[in-house]
Amino acid sequence: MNPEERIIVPLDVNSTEAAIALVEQLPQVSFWKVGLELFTSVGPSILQILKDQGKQIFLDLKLHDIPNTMAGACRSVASYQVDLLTIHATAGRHALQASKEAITTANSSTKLLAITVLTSINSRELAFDLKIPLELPEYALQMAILAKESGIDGAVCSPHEVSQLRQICGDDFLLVCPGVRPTWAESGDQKRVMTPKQAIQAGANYLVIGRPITAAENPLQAWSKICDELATV
Ligand SMILES: O=c1ccn([C@@H]2O[C@H](COP(=O)(O)O)[C@@H](O)[C@H]2O)c(=O)[nH]1
Repeated sequence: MNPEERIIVPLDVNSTEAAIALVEQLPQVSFWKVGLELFTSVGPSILQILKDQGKQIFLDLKLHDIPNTMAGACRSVASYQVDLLTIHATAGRHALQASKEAITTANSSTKLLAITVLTSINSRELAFDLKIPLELPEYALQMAILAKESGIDGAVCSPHEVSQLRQICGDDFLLVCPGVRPTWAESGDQKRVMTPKQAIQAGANYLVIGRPITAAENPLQAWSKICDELATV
């Protein structure tokens, strides 16, 4: 895989027009993420638009509900034929298994990724606000193991945890990292960040990089700069 194919760019905008404008500004980007903002604004029509342009799609809906509801949502998403779909590992083993079964029964090639710990959460928040008694890296690992045992294809984690998850979950387990920031970019609300090069070296299959590219004065230049960095890995 070429280094640039490892970059997934989120379309964190609230209209089809704004999404298309970004796609047109970055013609070399082959993998786009549709998340909650865009999907709740314009619905599934954006997926067909991206598919018609031959783009790969990461549908980041972060589903989190009881098993029956998760299975129903996964059956609906199966018809969109997206490449990746997120669900929360904390929905629990039965919900993860029901989601996988729904995708498999629908003969869909969509791969499921489990969110381990959001990259906007730090150790302090995990312990004091969310009352999780494990250290953050251990908790992220346990969520990934639960996902793997439940038949899920991979996990979303921060670059901080990716090397341990790769080691324990193996090479076939997809690891996708948001929380990626080149040295020249602001972290914003991301708390557990590393550079693109560090994240790939640590074992990520894909990087989700948004604002450093999409909020840059020149998004194409920012994307190219990140590709140059990845070419040195
Ligand atoms: O733990 C997670 C899971 C998903 N995301 C999503 O990734 C992008 C990151 O965008 P940036 O602009 O690079 O911060 C965004 O769409 C999130 O919804 C995440 O950041 N962390």
